Amino acid sequence: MITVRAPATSANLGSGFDVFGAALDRPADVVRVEKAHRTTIDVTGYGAEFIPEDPDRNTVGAVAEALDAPAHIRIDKGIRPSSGLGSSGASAAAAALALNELYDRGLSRRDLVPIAGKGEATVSGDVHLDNVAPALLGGFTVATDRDVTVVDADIPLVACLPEIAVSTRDARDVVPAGATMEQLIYTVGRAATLTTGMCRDDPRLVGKGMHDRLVTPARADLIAGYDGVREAALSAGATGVTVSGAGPGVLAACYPEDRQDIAAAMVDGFEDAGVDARAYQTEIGRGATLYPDE
Ligand SMILES: Nc1ncnc2c1ncn2[C@@H]1O[C@H](COP(=O)(O)OP(=O)(O)OP(=O)(O)O)[C@@H](O)[C@H]1O
Ligand SMILES: N[C@@H](CCO)C(=O)O
Repeated sequence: MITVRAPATSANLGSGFDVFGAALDRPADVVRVEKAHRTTIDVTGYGAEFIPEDPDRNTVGAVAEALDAPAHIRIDKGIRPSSGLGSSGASAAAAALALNELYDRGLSRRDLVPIAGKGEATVSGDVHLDNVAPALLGGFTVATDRDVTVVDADIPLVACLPEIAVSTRDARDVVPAGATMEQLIYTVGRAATLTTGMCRDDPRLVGKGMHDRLVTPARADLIAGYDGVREAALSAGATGVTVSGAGPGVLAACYPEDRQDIAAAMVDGFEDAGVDARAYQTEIGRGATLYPDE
């Protein structure tokens, strides 16, 4: 049996829609695989009741098919589905790494990124690699149509998850169809600032570069209490706040000494809007971990 732990991830980081992603130190999914004649899936853990076990509808099914690697796949969810924390992508990334090892396919982690992306496409409607790339490779990732660049950044983060669900498919429907030149210039400036901050391990630049006027405002409307939570996090010292992935998770960048206060302020902010929430005090972390022959 092969076991893989794949981390939660936060996609977009505001200014990098469908391109930027970051691996979070926690939470994570754990996937175990054993060879079988046909693929079967068992799901347990956080939000398991909302996840289909049919291989045609679970992200790991498409991965097993793409690798021609039928298996009994057990998924222990640590990442709630429809969270904006890369729940569906974490399972897909873990399955890709585990099945590659189980069947000795010899593919590199980079080779596995588009294969895990096929799993993501089954639930979100189209391929985007900004969750599966950091889940496999770790760090801060820039995924383009050509390749993936990785920066092993050291940035403290808070990911706050409210008890509401937003599906990626629905959140993609509210993304504006186009942008003005002024909006493009603004976005490029912020994205470049964020990337510079990641390369310098500078939470101030990262936070500044998270601001986005294009996709995030449309999605914020789907998250009850978002504006209050954002203000509360900034008042508690966050250097930047944005919607995590497609939401409803909210991500804050910060200095380590402010992380605890920011986590409490974000949970309180959701509570003020009548929404229960939990906060993960985390940081940019490593990619999926393989535990062979357990
Ligand atoms: N292995 C899986 N893990 C989690 N969700 C899955 C899985 N397989 C299928 N799904 C389905 O995918 C949907 C959740 O994926 P979605 O992309 O909406 O959320 P997310 O991965 O938490 O968010 P984001 O990609 O914005 O970070 C749910 O409908 C869920 O049932
Ligand atoms: N880039 C994707 C990530 C969510 O899976 C989106 O925001 O729709």
